[in-house]
Order: sequence, then structure tokens, then C-alpha cells
Amino acid sequence: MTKISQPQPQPHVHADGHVCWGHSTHSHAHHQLQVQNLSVNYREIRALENISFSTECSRSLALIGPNGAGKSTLLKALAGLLPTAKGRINWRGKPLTRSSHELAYLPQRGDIDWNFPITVRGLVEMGRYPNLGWWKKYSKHDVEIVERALASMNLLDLQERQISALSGGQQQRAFIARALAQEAHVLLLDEPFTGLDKPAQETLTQLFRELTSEGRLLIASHHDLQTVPAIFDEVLLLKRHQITFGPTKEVFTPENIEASYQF
Ligand SMILES: Nc1ncnc2c1ncn2[C@@H]1O[C@H](COP(=O)(O)OP(=O)(O)OP(=O)(O)O)[C@@H](O)[C@H]1O
Repeated sequence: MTKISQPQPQPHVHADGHVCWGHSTHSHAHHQLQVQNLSVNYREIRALENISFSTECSRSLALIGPNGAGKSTLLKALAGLLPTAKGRINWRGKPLTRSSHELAYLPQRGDIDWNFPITVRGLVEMGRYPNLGWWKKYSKHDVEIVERALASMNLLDLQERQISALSGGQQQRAFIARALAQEAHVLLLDEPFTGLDKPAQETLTQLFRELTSEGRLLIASHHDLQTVPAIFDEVLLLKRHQITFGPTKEVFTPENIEASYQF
């Protein structure tokens, strides 16, 4: 059987200078994520009510709000891990589904079993699973992509190490490398900065810049209000319902923060 080689996703520059990550076969419109009137329930409890926003490739969006505001719920709904009670989630004009290879979800650190016996390389190779054919055999192309993902996260020296034997920052990098190996366009990250020391936070901030500059869309829940303007260009303030959404410079104001946290 002949394997038909897939075109590789890569950054594309639009006529207006905007960069989008993806395949050359994708439409030339900016890759947009549109969330319309989204509500999510846990059984009879409504966790999110009427969320609407629209963002696109090359952006980094922070989900901000107090404990229980619905940040993780929104990320899980975007990842297709929770059913929506109402509303729509569209990516590039079509409903976003869990099976989309273009989307990678990184759970909260506490939700990951760090003692699971797997090496860094094994974890990153898992990122290729959705892209493999039914015969589940790695091609040279898959190996190259795994190598590239390990290299870009500076993990080549640690690739044979068990994930349980990494520092918090290294573990975070290993999970992001898995998302890169998946060649995901949209990265959904649940509290990626939590538990990282200052140097690791700075490295992750720099990595965010690199990922958005090559046209990916990053959406992350975030607790440290001080660092929001330096890391994220858009903000969605939540308290089960939507307080506000927009560019950080415009909507990340003391009034809106207070409305969300009710200090
Ligand atoms: N599995 C579940 N079953 C029932 N209710 C849940 C479940 N998971 C979360 N909830 C509830 O949904 C609401 C939103 O929770 P969510 O975890 O999305 O908040 P969050 O903003 O991520 O909070 P935190 O900052 O504490 O991580 C909370 O009231 C929470 O108790």
C-alpha cells in the first residue's frame, strides 16, 4: 500500500501581513474561532451561561475569573470534552469537534498523572497518534516531526527521561512538545503558568510569542492578574457568564476585573 504524503502545515502570510498556521489548502481567510451563545451544564447545574466571542490565529487569549468562574469548563467545551447545552463553537466556519487534529488540549497540572510510566519522547510521539493511518506505523515524516517538536522545546537531552523525573517547567514543555508534534493550530492550555518558577514562566512567555508569531491561536486560563498584559493580547473575563471580551489594553480594566472578582 502506498502512503500518500500529507502536505505539512506551516505559517502562511496573508496579503495584509497577518500570519496563520495551517495547510496551504486551507482557505485564505483568517482562521477564526467563533463561540456563539455557549452554555455548558454539569447535569442540572449550569456552569457557563451565554458565552460569545470571536478570535483568530496569531492571538493569545487569557480566560480570567475567580475559582469556579468556568475557565476549565470553557476549555473542555472548546476541546470537545464536554457537551454544549446551548450555542455553537465554530473553527474556520465549521463546528469544532474533538476529533479535530488542529486542536490540542493540555489539562491542568493536577489532572495529569505524572507517575504514568512514559518517557518524554513517548509522550511527544503520542501527539502523532491522530495523524497516523489505521496501520499505526510511524513514517520517517512522523519521526522528523517528533524530533523537531523535542528540539524546539529544548528537550532532546531529556527525551529518554521518565516524565515523573522532570521539573514542573520541563513537564510543561514536554506537554507543549506533544501539542507541537500534533501540529495543532489551536492550543487550549489550562493554567499553564501555575507551579512554574520565574525563569520557567519567562521561557513559557517567550514560547507563547513564538507560537503566535507562527500563526497559532493560544487560549489559556490564567490566575496571575499582574502578568496578563505582558503575556496575552486578548482577555475574556468570566464569572459563569461573560463579563467582557476584547483586546487586553481595552477591556482589562480595574472596573471589569472587579465585576468578575467582586473584591
Ligand atoms: N465535574 C463536575 N461536576 C459538577 N460540577 C462541576 C464539575 N466540574 C466543575 N464543576 C462546577 O462548575 C463550575 C465551574 O468550574 P471550573 O472548574 O470550570 O471553574 P474554574 O474557573 O476553572 O475554577 P478554578 O480557578 O478553581 O480552576 C464550578 O462551580 C464547579 O464547581
